[in-house]
Amino acid sequence: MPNEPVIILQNVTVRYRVPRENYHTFKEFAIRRIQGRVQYLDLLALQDINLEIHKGEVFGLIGPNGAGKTTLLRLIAKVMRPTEGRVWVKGRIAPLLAIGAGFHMELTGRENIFLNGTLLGLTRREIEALFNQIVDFAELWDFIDAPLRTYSSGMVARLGFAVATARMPDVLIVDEVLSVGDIAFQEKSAARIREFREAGATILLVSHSMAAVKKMCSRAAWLDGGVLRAVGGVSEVIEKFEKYMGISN
Ligand SMILES: Nc1ncnc2c1ncn2[C@@H]1O[C@H](COP(=O)(O)OP(=O)(O)OP(=O)(O)O)[C@@H](O)[C@H]1O
Repeated sequence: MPNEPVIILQNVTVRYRVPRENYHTFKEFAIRRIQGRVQYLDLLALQDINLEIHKGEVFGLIGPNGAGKTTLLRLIAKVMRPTEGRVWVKGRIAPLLAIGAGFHMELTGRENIFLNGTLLGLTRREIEALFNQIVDFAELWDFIDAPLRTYSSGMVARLGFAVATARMPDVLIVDEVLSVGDIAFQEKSAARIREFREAGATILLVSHSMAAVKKMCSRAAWLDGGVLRAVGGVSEVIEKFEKYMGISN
């Protein structure tokens, strides 16, 4: 079915409650809390968002720091729930959120593959079957029995990408991961994303690189201060964003 929706956000609002004052210790905060003297500030990270993403799309999410992009991805990855509204996602999701999330720095690469694979919903047997191709893809055979704290951030990113994409998900969420590895790895991961796309997966890409978004995405959304400013064809959305930001090419 063309344009079959796989992600639907309906009137989604996320409100974070942040203490108005800065407490130096948890004890100080707890005492104030018991006394009922903590004052909160409501921060609207997302405001009444309506968005539909279709099967097979590579969809880009753009916007300045603090725009609400990560919050939107967290909702779609089901890591958190909206304060108001509904989020509906069809199929298996592989989130590549914040490099290294779900990894344990004291454990080896090998142990982390099993830990991360389990978090992604794979069984031990499935991970064993995929193990060699994960390490091949990450190109980390020399380090696989070393603790992760000895890896560079690019190596951790490579391992994260290789585990999360070892089996094709229905929805792949990619948060800036492509800009972390070196050029060769960026090209390799972009090729894997293209393979998934050709096989019908839906990909959600967050990036500050307009070149990457233009190259990979068909449609995009521009978020700013928790508000959806534009949704549509990638060139048109980037043009509006750059014009607004005063960026000329
Ligand atoms: N756990 C939290 N508690 C309180 N406020 C938060 C929390 N997470 C995010 N925020 C706030 O919500 C707003 C949106 O943040 P978010 O991380 O979604 O932005 P972003 O577009 O991903 O930014 P960046 O490009 O810097 O990664 C920001 O103002 C941020 O300070």
